[in-house]
Amino acid sequence: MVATSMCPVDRIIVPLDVSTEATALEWLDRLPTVTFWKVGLELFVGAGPQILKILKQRQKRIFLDLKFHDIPNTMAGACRSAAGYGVDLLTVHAVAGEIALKAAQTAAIEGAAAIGIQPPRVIAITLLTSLTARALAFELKVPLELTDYALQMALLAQESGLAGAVCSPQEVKQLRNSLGPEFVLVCPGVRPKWAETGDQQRSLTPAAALEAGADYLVIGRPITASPDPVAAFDRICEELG
Ligand SMILES: O=C(O)c1cc(=O)[nH]c(=O)n1[C@@H]1O[C@H](COP(=O)(O)O)[C@@H](O)[C@H]1O
Repeated sequence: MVATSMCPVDRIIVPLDVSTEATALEWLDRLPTVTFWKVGLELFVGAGPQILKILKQRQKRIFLDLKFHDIPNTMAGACRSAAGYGVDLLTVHAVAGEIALKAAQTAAIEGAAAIGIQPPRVIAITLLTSLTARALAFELKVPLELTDYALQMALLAQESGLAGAVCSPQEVKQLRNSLGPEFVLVCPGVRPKWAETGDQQRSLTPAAALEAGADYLVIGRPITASPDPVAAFDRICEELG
């Protein structure tokens, strides 16, 4: 778990959920106090890896959220390549299974070592925050309680040597209690009381998510869809004290 003395600003990760480099740069300029940015599939596919170089030049921390889910050999190759970008966090899906997760972790370390940089912390998606208990049971046909399922996926990640997991704020307390203080827990699906929930199904407020044991919060549309994104970001930081 990150030090609780860490400035709340540094615990908020803002996703650059846009498709062009130019729009991403506008966000970097509009929100200069954000220290940790997420590059996900939309921007990476739309603009390519150049955006990662720009973020590094601006001394921002990077969460590269490509959610790899494939056979072990392919996961390893993708993680080896991604580790070369010098990002801080990198996502894979826990459901890829133990062999693939171990291969991903090993390859990330090797990829970074080959060019003499720090490896990313590889973290596993447990259950997407857009899914409900009903979807887990009736669409994915998983016969476990949702929190138990998220915990099992996080335990699989931990046993496979990964640094952490992504979970909804509603599961984070139980995961923190079971996985210990060192395991990194990142929570998307966080919503201040004054923001729209959108497609997020298992939300808590930013303060409640940190209180429950999250290390980092991924907060997008409450900031980026606000009429005044700077004020929205500042308000969230203030609410976190
Ligand atoms: O890996 C993620 O970051 C992620 C995992 C998850 O389970 N749910 C989830 O919403 N995310 C990401 O977190 C961000 C949430 O954005 P907002 O819903 O706009 O706050 C998006 O970029 C999602 O891709």
